Amino acid sequence: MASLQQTLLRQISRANRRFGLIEPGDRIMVAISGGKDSWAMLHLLREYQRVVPFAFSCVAVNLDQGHPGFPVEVLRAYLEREGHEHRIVHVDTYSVVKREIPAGKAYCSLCSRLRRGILYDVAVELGCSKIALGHHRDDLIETLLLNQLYAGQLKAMAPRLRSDDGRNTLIRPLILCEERDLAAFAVEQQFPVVPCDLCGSQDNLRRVEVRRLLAHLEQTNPDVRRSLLAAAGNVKPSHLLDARLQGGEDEVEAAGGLVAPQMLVRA
Ligand SMILES: Nc1ncnc2c1ncn2[C@@H]1O[C@H](COP(=O)(O)OP(=O)(O)OP(=O)(O)O)[C@@H](O)[C@H]1O
Repeated sequence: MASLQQTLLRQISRANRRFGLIEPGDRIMVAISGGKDSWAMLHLLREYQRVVPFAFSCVAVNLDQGHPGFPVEVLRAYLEREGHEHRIVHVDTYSVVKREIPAGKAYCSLCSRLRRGILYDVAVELGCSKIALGHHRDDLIETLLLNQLYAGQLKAMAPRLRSDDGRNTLIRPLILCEERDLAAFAVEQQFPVVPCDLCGSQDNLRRVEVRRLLAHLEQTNPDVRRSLLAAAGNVKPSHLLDARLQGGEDEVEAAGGLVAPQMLVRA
């Protein structure tokens, strides 16, 4: 039986063949949160370097956002011990988020927006051609459902994307990997996993609800996640209601007047 590492590497390889994520000569900034997925990504990309017939390099970057108790020395010690080229950047976005977000509301959206801007700058500074993020298959599936159920959009997560400011290319090498495999791999490899609740913010409640819905559906059909992943790669534009695909223009008109609450607020 294939080892977990072989399974995960095969999925990275398939994603790479399908979406052209990693190319000869790339210098990739591997964004490390300290969570299980980005540790796995860093480890697997190094293994991947050994098996592909071309050269690319990686530099691990962690942004220490100033969350109280963030064990930055644990990350540093692991990166040094494993001999990964790395950079740890300190910017206290935590104080900004605490100041701007009312008590009781989730910090995640502003926190990640601020983080993204800083990481884009660091990638340019380090001369990196790409930024690798540790999102996986289950992040994609949940996002696909969240966007449909709450944002009136048929949209998931791109495996490869030019950043909004045009300076960076984001890649998601784990996009075909299952979260449970990554979790098991993190335990197997004893990565120094840091929890993501240091800021005291709660998990996005809608995401929790979508996970619950998926778990419920899986009780009667264990293949629902696989089907949703397949759906994201099997689009039939002629059977949707987006008039822009037939030459129309307006976003609301495109949706045939079927507009989610958030879209109405924005309109
Ligand atoms: N502080 C950070 N510094 C660098 N990269 C980060 C940081 N936080 C998140 N990222 C990147 O963004 C990706 C998605 O972030 P998110 O917060 O959803 O992940 P997570 O669940 O906390 O951690 P992980 O995905 O590593 O398990 C991470 O996989 C990582 O690549």
